Amino acid sequence: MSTPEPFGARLRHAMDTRGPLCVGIDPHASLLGAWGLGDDVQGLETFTRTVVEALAEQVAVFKPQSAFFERFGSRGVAVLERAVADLRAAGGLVVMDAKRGDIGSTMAAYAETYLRKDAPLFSDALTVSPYLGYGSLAPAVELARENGAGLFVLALTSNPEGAEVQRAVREDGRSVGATMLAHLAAENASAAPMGSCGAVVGATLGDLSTFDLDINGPLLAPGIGAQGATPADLPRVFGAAVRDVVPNVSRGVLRAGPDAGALRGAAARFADEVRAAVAAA
Ligand SMILES: O=c1ccn([C@@H]2O[C@H](COP(=O)(O)O)[C@@H](O)[C@H]2O)c(=O)[nH]1
Repeated sequence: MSTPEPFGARLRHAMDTRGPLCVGIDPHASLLGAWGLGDDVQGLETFTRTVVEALAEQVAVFKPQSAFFERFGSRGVAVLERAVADLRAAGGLVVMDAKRGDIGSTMAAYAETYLRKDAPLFSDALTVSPYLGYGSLAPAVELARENGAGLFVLALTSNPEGAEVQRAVREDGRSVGATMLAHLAAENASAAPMGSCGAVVGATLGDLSTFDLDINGPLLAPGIGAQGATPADLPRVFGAAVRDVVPNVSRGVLRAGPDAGALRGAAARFADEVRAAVAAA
């Protein structure tokens, strides 16, 4: 059996060839309404198919937000399964935003759900929460590695409430968020062109120069668009690590729909702005 190409290498290639953007697929009820769709499974299906058909061949990375599919039960999850398969078939990388985290034995089942090669929801990467202890993520780290998939571990999230946990200072003087970044740097040591264990670090957080963001892995950066950050903020927030940033925009792109050309235009404009900001850094 051949060894699968690691997620970190596939991600670097996708961003080099398709551009530096992750588009989030977040079918909010308000967006379904704005697109003239019902807040029901049919509306969810049409919304998702429109985004996939418009962007699957243009954008490097997609981040479906599982919650917006799960709220419709098994029929919503079926829409998600189909979207994942279609996006991947068109060459897009899928980061499943499900933020899973539990004790190790249960984490192993979450890992099976998203990171086992033949699972219906197999994704190129999964967002995970380390707040039951970084070590509890071990089954996911292991299965991701085995199948050429990646993880994005919540380190410094884009929401203001995250600080009370992530900036809390441990007995060794290091913050919890910095500790997660250090775990990821160890995980990715010696990987080339970069490791497959990424961090979620919000683009909304201002200057992060007190954190060591050099984890030799990708930094998934939500917060651009609806949450107020802009591509121009990226160099100030991420410093030298800006080249490893995967900026996510969800509502900022999706609000341009349902017209496919307008969706493509919005994604292309964000990608151009990110490129310009990174080049100037
Ligand atoms: O720290 C985090 C982690 C995840 N998210 C998710 O990203 C998108 C952001 O959507 P926008 O519409 O671009 O604001 C959404 O799915 C969040 O759950 C985040 O925002 N911050």
